Amino acid sequence: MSNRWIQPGDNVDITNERKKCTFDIEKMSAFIHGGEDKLQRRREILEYVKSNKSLGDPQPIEFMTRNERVENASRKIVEMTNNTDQIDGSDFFGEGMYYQALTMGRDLHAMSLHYVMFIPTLQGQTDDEQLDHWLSLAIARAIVGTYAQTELGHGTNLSKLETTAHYDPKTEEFVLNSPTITAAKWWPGALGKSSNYAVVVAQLYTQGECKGPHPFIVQLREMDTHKPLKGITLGDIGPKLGINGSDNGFLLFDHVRIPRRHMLMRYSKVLPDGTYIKPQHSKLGYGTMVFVRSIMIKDQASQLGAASTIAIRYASVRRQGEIIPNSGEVQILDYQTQQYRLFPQLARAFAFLFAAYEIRDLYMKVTEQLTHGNTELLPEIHALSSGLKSVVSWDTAQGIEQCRLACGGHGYSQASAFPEIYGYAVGGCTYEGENIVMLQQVARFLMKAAEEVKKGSANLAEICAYIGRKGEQHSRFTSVDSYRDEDIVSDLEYVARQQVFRAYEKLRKAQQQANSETAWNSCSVELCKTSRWHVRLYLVKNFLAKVSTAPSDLRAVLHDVARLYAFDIITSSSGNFYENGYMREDQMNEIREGVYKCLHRIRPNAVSLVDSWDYDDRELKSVLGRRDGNVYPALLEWAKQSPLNKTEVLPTFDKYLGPMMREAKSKL
Ligand SMILES: CCCCCCCC/C=C\CCCCCCCC(=O)SCCNC(=O)CCNC(=O)[C@H](O)C(C)(C)COP(=O)(O)OP(=O)(O)OC[C@H]1O[C@@H](n2cnc3c(N)ncnc32)[C@H](O)[C@@H]1OP(=O)(O)O
Ligand SMILES: Cc1cc2nc3c(=O)[nH]c(=O)nc-3n(C[C@H](O)[C@H](O)[C@H](O)COP(=O)(O)OP(=O)(O)OC[C@H]3O[C@@H](n4cnc5c(N)ncnc54)[C@H](O)[C@@H]3O)c2cc1C
Repeated sequence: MSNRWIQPGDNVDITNERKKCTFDIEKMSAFIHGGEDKLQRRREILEYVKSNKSLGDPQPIEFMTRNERVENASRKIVEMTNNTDQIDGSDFFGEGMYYQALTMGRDLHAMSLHYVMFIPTLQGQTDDEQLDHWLSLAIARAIVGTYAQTELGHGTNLSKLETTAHYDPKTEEFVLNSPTITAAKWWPGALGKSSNYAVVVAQLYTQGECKGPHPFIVQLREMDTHKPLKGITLGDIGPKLGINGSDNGFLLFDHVRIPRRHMLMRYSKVLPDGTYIKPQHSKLGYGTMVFVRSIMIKDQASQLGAASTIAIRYASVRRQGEIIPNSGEVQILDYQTQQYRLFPQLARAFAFLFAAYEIRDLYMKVTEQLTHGNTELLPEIHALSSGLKSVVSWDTAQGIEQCRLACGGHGYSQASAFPEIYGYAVGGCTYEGENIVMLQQVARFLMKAAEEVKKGSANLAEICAYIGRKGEQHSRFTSVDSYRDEDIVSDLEYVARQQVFRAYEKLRKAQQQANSETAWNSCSVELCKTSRWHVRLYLVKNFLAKVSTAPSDLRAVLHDVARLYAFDIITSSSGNFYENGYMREDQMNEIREGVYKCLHRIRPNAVSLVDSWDYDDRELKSVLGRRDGNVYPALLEWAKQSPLNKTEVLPTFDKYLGPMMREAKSKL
């Protein structure tokens, strides 16, 4: 079979790995990316990005100062968006995200919030007239916007945001104000220096009543000079763990007046006389967050996929130690411990990517329904996107760290790209709703389902139908080879269901002794566990189902990966499966053996599996993960670019170390 990943001059070990591959990599890439046409488009976009030198970095960004990074990112995003005709703009999830990943890397930039939240908010929250006015300006890039919701004092608890928007019917204006320091908007991406507009979420007051947080479009800076408008104080919040090409910012209002029609009025309205018209569903104003939570799943999967690619390729070229004495040093990928560390991360990346496709489809369905005023699926997508966001971002962050550690010392160098990947991805545990908080949103949904079941209703959404099923009392399989997909699912369902009712009963008891919020808090650890099991079950079910739709010659290898994902979950929480004698020790031992079998079977295809994700070096930006495996000369080249190496002797030498040594020597 021809293999486009093999080229002359490549490292011998990585080439041998590729020669061992037992499946058609191109076919696998097409399956992973949603079809041959999608794969073809990726290649065309890559070709374009490589051919346009202005989309590149003059030096690795790791060697740049923060100011240089911000400037470099701004330059590239303008060039990138000057050339959006290179992509199908309607395919944000596929072409848009790929084009931006190739060009911008993992640093974010002056327009990330413009595309990820500002434009989607205009699309989702404006009425037709407002949409006509604002969307064309935003798409043409005549204005650059961000999404300013979080404040210094509150990010999670939106009901306590302090920025106010008081309606004044005399002038038909809203007055925006930050009454306290903690009301300062804090965190919005590209707010500090780049954006001149923002969607600002503020507490709406009209006719003397507070109507809760609502979105407003607000001009922040003068169009020509880019200076802050009167009454507006804003700036950058300083360096962060990651995304330092982005100027996350702060913003304070001092009685700033905006026209009534700057309130986004698709769902809620304020009439000229101040009459408030409430939305059909109270959480429709939160729609942009649901959108971002949905696209985040794919983004996180790509980060974990990239980390796995880097670590697995590197483990195939790194030789250290011997398994059999005097028979030569082995590739570190041959150590079972290394496989146990890395392959589950790759399996997770697959599971998350396949879930991302599902949530994308569900999001599109919900959006379509909303255009007809149907809010039926809103609770379901809220629960699923919140749950996936939490489990996926957590596992991704842990997975990236495992990959980094598995590369030994070189994993600690920024040449590996792990610090960038981790710094970027781990933000996802916090933004768009802190993970623990979002898990509790899922738990509310699950507790309602449990209540339905207790009341004898069979009317559950498909996603939580397992809660109402009776299920088996014992796991049935005898050997791991006869452990069928449906057995795996039903065993996970058992544990997820047990956990739902454990939390439900605990909550019910607590509610008899305390008010409902205190009771909830006293059960919240169990409630979060419930949500996690629900999401893991969803991920496993979805992964296995997806594999069954793969071309037949890919199924065996993908099935090993999917089983590894499931077995890893089961064996790392074995206690849950022993409860009530549901699973026996010999069965758990079989699954444990199943893990080792999967590792062994995946081993010869490991490099080809990560190649199938189709990351170009341009996207990975990692010396350790290079396609050609020629890591050592590349590391030396990378180090030579360090700004410290511009001169043989640093000027500071003559200031500090030089005099110290000279003085010490003179005294000897
Ligand atoms: C070309 C470029 C391409 C680029 C592509 C790259 C891709 C890159 C991807 C990514 C880069 C991203 C870069 C960073 C972006 C970061 C941005 C931000 O972070 S913006 C701030 C986010 N802030 C939060 O998320 C706050 C979290 N808090 C909340 O959402 C709420 O406060 C919450 C859910 C915790 C509670 O809501 P309540 O305060 O209104 O509480 P109550 O009034 O009690 O309502 C609860 C009821 O409402 C439902 N609910 C809540 N939210 C809902 C929703 N969204 N939809 C439906 N129902 C909802 C609940 O299920 C519950 O329902 P029941 O009572 O149980 O029936
Ligand atoms: C990289 C990055 C980019 C961001 N970009 C934007 C942006 O563009 N626009 C914007 O508006 N915001 C943005 N944010 C802000 C982000 O959305 C908030 O930080 C996030 O919603 C969490 O809110 P918080 O910071 O108030 O955390 P807190 O709510 O203060 O969380 C602190 C701790 O308290 C716990 N906690 C809080 N409430 C509860 C509860 N009810 N029950 C149990 N535990 C609880 C949390 O679990 C957590 O452990 C960004 C943040 C980051 C890190």
